[in-house]
Amino acid sequence: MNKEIKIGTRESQLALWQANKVKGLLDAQGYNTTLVPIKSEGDIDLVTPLYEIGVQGIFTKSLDIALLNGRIDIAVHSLKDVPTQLPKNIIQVAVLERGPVKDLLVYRQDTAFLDQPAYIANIATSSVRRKAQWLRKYPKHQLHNLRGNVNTRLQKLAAENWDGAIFAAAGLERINVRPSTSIELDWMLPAPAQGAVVAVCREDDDFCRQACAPFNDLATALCTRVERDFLRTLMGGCTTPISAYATISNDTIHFSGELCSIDGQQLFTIAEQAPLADAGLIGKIAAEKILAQGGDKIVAEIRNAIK
Ligand SMILES: NCc1[nH]cc(CCC(=O)O)c1CC(=O)O
Repeated sequence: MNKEIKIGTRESQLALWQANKVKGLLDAQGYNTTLVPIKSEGDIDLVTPLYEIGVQGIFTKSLDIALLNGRIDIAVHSLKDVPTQLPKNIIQVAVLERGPVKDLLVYRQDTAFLDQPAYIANIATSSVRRKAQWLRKYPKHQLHNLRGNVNTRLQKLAAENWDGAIFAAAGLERINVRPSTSIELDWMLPAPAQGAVVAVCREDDDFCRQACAPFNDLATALCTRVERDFLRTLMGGCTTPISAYATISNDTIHFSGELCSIDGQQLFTIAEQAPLADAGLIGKIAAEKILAQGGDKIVAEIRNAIK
């Protein structure tokens, strides 16, 4: 038990919270752990929207490299930031029990503008998914880019004259910075795997695989796998207007998925359910149905737009 496990993490407050959560779970089993904060390229350029940077896995790349060259033994990520295809020799070892899943609108004054069709609100988000979903519901609104970690985004929102900005509830609530001026966007289907934290390690590292196995939450692992199968089958990217959410009740998996054009004009939705025993395929099946119904044309448009 004395061998040290080095846990790599990005340096943002949210990333540190998530890595400390994994550290606590390992420490509780008697393992000897240390946190190793590592700069991520996704955190260095805070201006360019991610879809323009065009690199897959910009938040995970530096940690992948540190893992493969042995500087760290485990990397902790928000699962929604992890490309659907992991690098060779890196495997997912544990998904923690899911936290809050939904997106929130943090607003400046109040939300009355949401009910005033003629008002052209200014809303900030750099996520292509959130932009597309927002424009679908509020086609007249003006969208603005807002990059950075949760804390810097909140600061920018306070400094600008926007009506609101969109955040993942998980990001704000975990580090206790959710403002009272916020509402849950119950109509907005979240990103695949939103609200889930994952630990990855080297495939041949039996010590870490054994250490992490006890805190792999089977329900979260299954639901996020289905959501990511849907994403992978449609697109394979991480900055796309694709939403997916799966839940389990009464031994049944319930899946909802969406593919939206970037301008919000076209939307494909799908809902599937299956007995848990057959859950393995439903993300892929749902995606194939959307592609067959004409979603393939939107996928081609998106690929061109974000290249
Ligand atoms: N894209 C950045 C990112 N990656 C994970 C989270 C929050 C945690 C989560 O959604 O699981 C956030 C912030 C956000 O989307 O507002």
